[in-house]
Amino acid sequence: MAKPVVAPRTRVAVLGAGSWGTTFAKILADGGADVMIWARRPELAREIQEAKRNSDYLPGINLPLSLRSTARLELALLGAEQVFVAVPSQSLRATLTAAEPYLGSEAIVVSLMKGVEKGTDLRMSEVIAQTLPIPDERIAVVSGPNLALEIAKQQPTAAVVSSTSLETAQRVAVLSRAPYFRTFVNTDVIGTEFGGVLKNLIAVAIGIVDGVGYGENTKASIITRGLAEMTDFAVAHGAQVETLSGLAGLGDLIATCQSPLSRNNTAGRLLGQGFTLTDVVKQMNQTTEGLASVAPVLELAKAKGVEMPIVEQVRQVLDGTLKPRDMAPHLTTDSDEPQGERSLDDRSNQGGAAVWRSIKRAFDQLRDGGRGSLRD
Ligand SMILES: NC(=O)C1=CN([C@@H]2O[C@H](COP(=O)(O)OP(=O)(O)OC[C@H]3O[C@@H](n4cnc5c(N)ncnc54)[C@H](OP(=O)(O)O)[C@@H]3O)[C@@H](O)[C@H]2O)C=CC1
Ligand SMILES: O=C(CO)COP(=O)(O)O
Repeated sequence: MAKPVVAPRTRVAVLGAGSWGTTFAKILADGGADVMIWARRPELAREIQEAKRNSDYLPGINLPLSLRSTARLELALLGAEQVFVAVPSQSLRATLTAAEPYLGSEAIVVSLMKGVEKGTDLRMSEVIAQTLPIPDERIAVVSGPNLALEIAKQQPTAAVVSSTSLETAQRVAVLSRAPYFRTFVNTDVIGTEFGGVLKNLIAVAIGIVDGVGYGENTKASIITRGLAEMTDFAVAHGAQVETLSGLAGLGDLIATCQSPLSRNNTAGRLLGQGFTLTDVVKQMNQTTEGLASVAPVLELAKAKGVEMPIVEQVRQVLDGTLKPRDMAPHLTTDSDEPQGERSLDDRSNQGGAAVWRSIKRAFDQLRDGGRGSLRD
């Protein structure tokens, strides 16, 4: 009798064996992919390969038996159809430059990162496009309310996979699924990436007021005004407004602002308790993207004439020019006139107009028969 044909598992690589890279490798392996994770330190690669543990970043978590690890980039990338990258944003360019010679000619490259490159102000997908000889259609990003340790414990959550090519987003989304991890797709790469970058900055602000001892009113005001700030910024850069109210915007904002697991939130809390930025950086032994993103985000905001009073206050606290207890959601304004809260009637502001356009588009889509179920 002929043996049943077993479909070969898709080979994928994950570059970066910190908390998110390792957790994402687990998602991919639990979803059935053949995963090789690259750790830059051979001793960590050995621990993952042999003990199926990553005690530095995910203590107490058992990794899938099928997950393999190496400290050699060429082995990690050999035959990989999809390459997921989870290193600190400021080291992406160097990591990709080292990886390029071993990258398959048809490979899809996926950013799992939530930062902006200092100096160039580029998003991670833009750094990928600039560094590697691959078309935009083979670049994707993943973002959402995804605190690594919760997911490593298999607590259910969801994320968005975004690419300018819907087909690429779907290919990545299908592979990046596990019983506890649901993926949706969209083609709004700008909104999906900026959602992840900007919520980090609002989470630092929340941490600061938490550290000062302010309560829930202050935090709710900052979260709400922060979402308006995020939306204005992202829309001014070409994002779709609905992306910011989806998993990669509001969803991630809620998770990061509420959780003590968030490094950005934790760094803010230390600042609010009176530690200097230098002390905080010394204490944080994991990647805290928000601290590096403040300057590039404010530069990008200025270029588009977008006001970001909360992010500006975060910058001042980091610089030591604003006392944490003076950080507030009142949004300093030169005018003594009370400002209108953004609303659909306030068409003069970009967020309001964008919300209005989005609602109209939603009605148009309903009339046209709705959207695909995979869409965020
Ligand atoms: N943790 C989370 O919950 C989530 C994180 N993210 C994003 O994922 C990205 C990575 O974060 P995360 O995994 O948490 O960070 P971690 O600090 O946990 O891990 C960073 C990883 O990158 C490696 N690394 C550090 N510096 C360099 C360098 N210069 N060159 C190459 N590799 C380097 C580290 O290696 P070594 O151990 O040798 O130092 C480690 O493997 C960030 O952009 C973050 O915003 C997104 C969603 C969730
Ligand atoms: O992006 C995250 C959750 O979605 C992780 O947030 P932190 O980087 O603040 O830990």
